Amino acid sequence: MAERLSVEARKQALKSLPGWAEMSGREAIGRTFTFKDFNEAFGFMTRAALVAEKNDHHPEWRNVYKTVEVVLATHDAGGVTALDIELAEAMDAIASQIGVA
Ligand SMILES: C[C@H](O)[C@H](O)[C@H]1CNC2=NC(N)=NC(=O)C2=N1
Repeated sequence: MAERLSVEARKQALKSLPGWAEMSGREAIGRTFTFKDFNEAFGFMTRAALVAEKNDHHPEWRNVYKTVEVVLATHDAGGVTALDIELAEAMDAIASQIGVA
């Protein structure tokens, strides 16, 4: 089972995840992606969903038109683990391939 990251380890990981930040009020990280339109936003979600399924690690997300709000935490561990960092990195790679506004 993935281990919760320490505060320091979380801060260190976020240094290489520009756009992501600690959520206030809970141990989780979040980022809002804004795309050109709904089509690209949903394409992002489709591709990210495949990574989530492959890793058996799933995002908490909300899509409104061209924006996708993402919150990542490992529910089984009650906080942020390496699995969240890996999914954030994968999401950033997908978003940069699609192009973000
Ligand atoms: C049974 C299944 O493997 C677990 O529920 C997985 C599924 N996806 C998950 N996703 C996230 N974000 N946290 C989890 O603890 C988690 N657990």
